[in-house]
Formats: sequence, C-alpha cells, structure tokens
Amino acid sequence: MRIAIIGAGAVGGTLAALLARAGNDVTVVARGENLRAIRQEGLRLDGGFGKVNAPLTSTGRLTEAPELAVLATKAQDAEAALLAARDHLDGVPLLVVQNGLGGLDVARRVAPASPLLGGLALFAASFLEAGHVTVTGPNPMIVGAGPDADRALLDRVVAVLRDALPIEVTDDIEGAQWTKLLINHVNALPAITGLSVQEVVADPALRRIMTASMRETVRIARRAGARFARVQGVSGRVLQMVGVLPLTLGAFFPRLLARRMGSVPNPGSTLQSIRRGQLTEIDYLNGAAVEVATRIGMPSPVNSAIVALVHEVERTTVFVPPADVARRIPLSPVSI
Ligand SMILES: NC(=O)C1=CN([C@@H]2O[C@H](COP(=O)(O)OP(=O)(O)OC[C@H]3O[C@@H](n4cnc5c(N)ncnc54)[C@H](OP(=O)(O)O)[C@@H]3O)[C@@H](O)[C@H]2O)C=CC1
Ligand SMILES: CC(C)(CO)C(=O)C(=O)O
Repeated sequence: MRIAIIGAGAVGGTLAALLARAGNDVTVVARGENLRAIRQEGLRLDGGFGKVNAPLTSTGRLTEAPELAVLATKAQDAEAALLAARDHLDGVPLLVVQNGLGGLDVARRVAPASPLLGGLALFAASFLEAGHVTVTGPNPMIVGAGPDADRALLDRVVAVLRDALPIEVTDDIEGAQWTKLLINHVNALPAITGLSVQEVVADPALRRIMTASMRETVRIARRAGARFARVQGVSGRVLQMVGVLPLTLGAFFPRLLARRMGSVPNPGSTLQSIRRGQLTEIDYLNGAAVEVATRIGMPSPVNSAIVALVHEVERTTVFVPPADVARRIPLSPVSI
C-alpha cells in the first residue's frame, strides 16, 4: 500500500520503518535536521521490534495522494501538519495516531472528506537523534474506526498494519482514548523531574501525586459522562477503582503500568519534548482533564498544578527535584 506518514518522530518513525519493512511503499513527511538525516542515511529503527533500515521516501511536503495517510505528530502540531498536506488528502483514509482526546476532531475539520481511523500507540518509542528511533516497549497499537469510517476500511487498514506490528482493534475509539488518557498520566512527572516513568513510580511521594492526578481525572470523566473502553487489559472497572480508592491502594494502577514498561527506562513522550527544548503536549494530556473539569464546573487542583509545573519546566528547562514537586503539588488532607 502507498502510505504517507506525517511526522517521523518516535511513533511516526517506528510505524514508517515497520510498514516499509512489511513491503509497503512508505513516504515520510518530516522537517529540519530529521528530514536531512533521513534523506542522507535513511531511517534507523532498533529496540523491541528489531533492527530496521528499510527503504522509504522522505519529503518536506506531500506532493501526491497516498492510499493511506498516518498523522503522527504531537497534538499541538496536528493542525498545521494536516493543513500543509491538505491538497493531497482529499478523501484519503487518515489514521490519527495521537494521545489526547481531540485528534480526530482536528482531522475532521481539516480533512472533512477523509474517512478517519484512530490509533493509540501502546508501544513506547524514543527519538534518539535525527533519523534514529528506538522502541523501549514493544507493545501493540490499538486501532478503531472514527465516526464515519466503515468496518470494511478498518479491516483493510488493520490487515496492512498487522503485517507490520501487533494490532488490537477497538469498537470504541473514543472510550479507548479516555482510557489511554489515564495511562498517559504517567507522562507529566517525568517531564517535571527528568526521571523515567519507572523511577517516578518507584518514588513514594511522586507515585502518590501521580495516583492523585489519575483519581481526579477518573472522577472528572465520570461526572462528564465519558466512557472508558478496555485498553491492554485496563478496563472501565479498573479505572472505577482508581476513582474511589485511597491513594495508597489506588497506586496499584501506576505500579501496574510501570511494571508493564519493563526494565528499559521509559522517559515518555512528554519528557522527550522537554529534553529537545520543545513545547510539550501537556495541554492535551492532563490539560484535557482540566479543560473538561472547567467545562462541567468541577475543580481539578492536582492536574492544574501539574500542567502549570510542566509549563514552568518548558520555560526554564530546569527540572524540579522530587522533594520540591511534593511541596508544590500539596495533596489536600481529604484527598488522601
Ligand atoms: N513516544 C512514545 O512512546 C509514544 C507517543 N505517543 C503519542 O504519539 C504522538 C507522537 O508522539 P512522538 O512520536 O513521541 O512525538 P515526536 O515529537 O517524537 O514526533 C513528532 C514528529 O512530528 C514532527 N512534526 C511536527 N509538525 C510537523 C510538520 N508540520 N511537518 C512534518 N513533521 C512535523 C516533529 O518534528 P519536530 O521535531 O521538528 O517538531 C517530530 O519529528 C503523540 O500524540 C504522543 O503522545 C503515544 C504512545 C507512545
Ligand atoms: C504509554 C506511554 C507513556 C509510552 O511511552 C506513552 O503513551 C507516551 O510516552 O506518550
């Protein structure tokens, strides 16, 4: 299949290399030093899905319509990246592989004639340097049909993806996005402290804050009437428990997520942005919970404080020591 991958960072680079290895005709839309490196030396992938240096085409701008387009930028870059490709996306199936809740809405606005699919990467990947990506956690990707994509298209795309990497199909992509949003509450504290997800979860005070942020978001989601669909064994019932348990017991959830990441330190995609001096996606992660809370008139003190701290680290590029984080995100006694 002729596939264009828009955004060739950790996730887009992984997908591009694996889809090219599986025999697809892959074009990556990249920019800056990354584009120059891929042009000169190709795209190198290693880690949990094996070593790949598959032949693919790279470009700064799409010049013809693919049979499938994949958007794999951070959420804050989605609109501009799609607008730049819009002339060649008319009616082309578009798979949006992005964390957060709003990726499909942005795609619908910019590419109204494209049937949309949603993708949630459960694998963990790190962009090491221009043209070089490594997979630290070789987990599957979840794929589901967007509001007006039909089952036949989903089946066709899933068949192509399955030749390249492990894929799970969901019949509730919106519910799966909510569950993944909860999983992505592991991202913020590494971005604030500079530690890996596993190190943060091993620290009792940071683990407590992470659990508090998750509990707050579950409560917001429930009040807003959101559904949690099953993602990698994490069901609505599991998250219901996170929403009601005291923090010491609710910590089973971050512990479970860290255990599943294995022993290779996972910085998470938000800390990777900080390390590269880029703006993060935090407004679309914990910030999405704050936005929903504001809309329905609920307080969100823990997530609001976390979002503010990530923005502070973006601005200052100075990580906050764990003891200071605990002081700056105090948990009210009733929240214990
Ligand atoms: N990394 C991971 O392990 C996981 C990430 N995710 C999610 O996947 C999505 C992608 O994340 P990730 O791959 O980590 O992010 P990266 O920052 O590694 O990759 C995004 C890439 O998109 C590029 N890009 C942005 N705008 C444009 C544009 N207009 N034209 C061309 N390229 C563009 C960026 O270039 P530049 O660097 O120049 O900005 C960058 O190379 C996010 O929503 C993330 O939350 C989900 C699961 C796991
Ligand atoms: C689940 C996790 C943390 C994997 O790295 C992720 O989605 C991310 O880094 O954004």
